[in-house]
Amino acid sequence: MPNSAAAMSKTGMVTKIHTRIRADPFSAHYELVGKELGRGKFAVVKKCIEKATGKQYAAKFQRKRRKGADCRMDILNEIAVLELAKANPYVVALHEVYETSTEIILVLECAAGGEIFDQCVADNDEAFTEKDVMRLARQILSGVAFLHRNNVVHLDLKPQNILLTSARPLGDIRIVDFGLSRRMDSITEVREILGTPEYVAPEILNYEPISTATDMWSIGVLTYVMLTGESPFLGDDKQVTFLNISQVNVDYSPDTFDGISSLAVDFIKSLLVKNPRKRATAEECLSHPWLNPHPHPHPHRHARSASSLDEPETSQSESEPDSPVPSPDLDDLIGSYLTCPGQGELKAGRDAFSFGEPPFPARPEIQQEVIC
Ligand SMILES: Nc1ncnc2c1ncn2[C@@H]1O[C@H](COP(=O)(O)OP(=O)(O)OP(=O)(O)O)[C@@H](O)[C@H]1O
Repeated sequence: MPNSAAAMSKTGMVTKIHTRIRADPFSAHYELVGKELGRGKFAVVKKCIEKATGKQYAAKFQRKRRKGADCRMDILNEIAVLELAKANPYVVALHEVYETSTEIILVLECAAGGEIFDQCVADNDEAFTEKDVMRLARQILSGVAFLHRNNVVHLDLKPQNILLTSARPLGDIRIVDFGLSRRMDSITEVREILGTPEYVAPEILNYEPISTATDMWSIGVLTYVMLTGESPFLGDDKQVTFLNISQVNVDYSPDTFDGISSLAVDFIKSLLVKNPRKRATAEECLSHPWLNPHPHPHPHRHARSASSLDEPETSQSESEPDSPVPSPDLDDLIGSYLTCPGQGELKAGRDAFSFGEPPFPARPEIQQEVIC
């Protein structure tokens, strides 16, 4: 089976992969065990045991045809990003890949603790403490900073895509679902941008260029949800949700943030900033006083706090002189258009979105919803 289509697609996807795609039967090497670990729109994820080693993995079965379109390249893009991120411990590890006539199966490290979503909506005694969130946020930021240094944006960061190695005791995080990820150094335009309504950044709604800052908005929403159990922008319907996002209508009241430190609120405020240029970067977040009780001695690496957001911006080279790969400047970034794969392009603007129903019922404050 061919596995090295060395092409950059028109959408900024990378489809050159190094992993051998196996054509022999998956079932000859793995036994499926237990119930499903989860499912998305086009994938089902099941626990399995590798027969040769007895080791446990998560097998993600992905349909190649979706809504009548061949989506093999999208899956190769996901594999390419997983390969690129394999050096980072907070990105789920890819073990093997199998292909059948209808599916591609990714054999992934199994994150047995499930989605952080479950603990975001849990009752008080099982919910995260602020200390838990600080540790998990550092790990998420470390993984995302790695992606951003390599000019990759995830574009679908949400509590359902941040998994735990174990739930009790609380383990470490693993970032999953790179199906929407894109390379930002592509010379071509990104034409398929999707996301989940509650977590999408204002620039996506405004049909403006996406960037690494787009992920940072989602991390702001994610942190808010992890600390409060509430989704900051969720309205009664999607129009209200979008209005809340575009007006950055966020409740920072002491009631909502009861018992949570003001540094945590300042951290979120540094991310839920409409102008992507003024949003904190992943590296800046890692230096924020909330996560960094012993401030970084480097004079150029001060955290951006919400209270400094109106100050003039320093350039990337001034603020992060020793960053291995500088993040791209927004002006250099790829223009983006909102489309649904396999359905052609949609017109710009909020009305262009079409959302399905949440795949399963959730607590009213937090819903899962998938675009297209
Ligand atoms: N490595 C893993 N270990 C354990 N569970 C996993 C793993 N990968 C995925 N899951 C579970 O399966 C769910 C669906 O996986 P994933 O998000 O990768 O699928 P998807 O079809 O790409 O999703 P979407 O439709 O949101 O794009 C996850 O939310 C998670 O609950």
